Amino acid sequence: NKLSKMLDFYSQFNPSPLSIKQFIDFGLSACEQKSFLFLRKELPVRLANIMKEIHLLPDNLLRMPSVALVNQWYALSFTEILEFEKTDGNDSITLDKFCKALVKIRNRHSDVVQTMAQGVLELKESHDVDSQTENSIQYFLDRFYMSRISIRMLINQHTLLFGNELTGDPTLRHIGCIDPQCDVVSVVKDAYENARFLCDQYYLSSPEIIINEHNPSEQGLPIRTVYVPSHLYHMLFELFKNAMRAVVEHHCDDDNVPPIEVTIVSGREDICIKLSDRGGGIPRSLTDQLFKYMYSTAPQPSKSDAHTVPLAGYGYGLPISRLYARYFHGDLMLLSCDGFGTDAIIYLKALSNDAHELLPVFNKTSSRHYRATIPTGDWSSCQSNGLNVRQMGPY
Ligand SMILES: N#Cc1c[nH]c2ncccc12
Repeated sequence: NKLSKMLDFYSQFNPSPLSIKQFIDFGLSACEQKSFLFLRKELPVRLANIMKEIHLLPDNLLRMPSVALVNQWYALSFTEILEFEKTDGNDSITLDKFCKALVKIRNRHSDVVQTMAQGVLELKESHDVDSQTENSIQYFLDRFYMSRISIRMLINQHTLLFGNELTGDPTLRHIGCIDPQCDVVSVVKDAYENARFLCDQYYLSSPEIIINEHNPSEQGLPIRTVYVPSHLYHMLFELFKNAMRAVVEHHCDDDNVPPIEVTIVSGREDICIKLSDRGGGIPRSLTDQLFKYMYSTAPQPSKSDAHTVPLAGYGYGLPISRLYARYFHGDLMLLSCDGFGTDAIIYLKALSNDAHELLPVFNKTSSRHYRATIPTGDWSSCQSNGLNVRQMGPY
């Protein structure tokens, strides 16, 4: 039908990654029509690329009611943007209608993360999930949520720059949702204070914070970078919640708990934000699980016992925080010492023209990930064939 023809057409194009510098330069020149002409092509390209991938999902997931609902949202949003295909955006009526359409789409998709998690839960509760299916789901959701982060970034930039939304930036320094002089320590303090408030409410105790900055190129000056403060806040808030839960639960019978030490370093290529806690750490085997969507999907606590919602644990906070870090070619890693504590590190690109969007591309390579190909082991391990095979030898 017409929709699948349009999907085939637009999914042929690769999404065009923008660097933070391009977002800034574009925002400073701020021409609404140019933005309209770019988005009316780029948004359908990004939507079509990920929609084609949704259709490659294992059938038993695709049939889950929640996944079918998300699919309908994407199809509807895709067709709504295509209505602007023939207009050239040189009149304010069209531009205004485009902004309103973007806001409508953004609102329609506001619950996609929870709805997909519900779909994974429906699958877990109705089928046995083999490791191939779990790997396909992990691969898909990382790409699906990264695509969603990128589409919402484009929509937010256009509606903040040209829509009549209150920018909410008192200094008018922000370019859309980007702060060209984002003070890293101030975002760290915001995230800490809010996580601490929740921790105090739940545990009646919370760790102090010690912050050290190392800014070799600008001795003594606060470390600033061009970044999206809301993305940085999202990552830090998640890490502080998990660190505080670990510290308080590990020292449950101590009066005062050890502080969380935050080290911020501005290097030539990377800006690092390290949160070191003495929360007892986690074994290496479990660290990977924290980034697994299937593992972190558990029945949501019912609304009635909402006060017992754990500070961390359920939900996709960690895997999605890592996607925010990777979105502009940074990363987020957990390095734990089982029995002592955990270092959680956020890496950001120091230079804005190195910070390009990292976008999933739908092609033969990505499609191959969904075909059942259980990789044959090429490293010996004692579990592989049950026999007492020799561990990986020197030869
Ligand atoms: N994110 C994060 C964490 C930071 N510290 C932690 N300790 C135990 C388990 C998870 C974490």
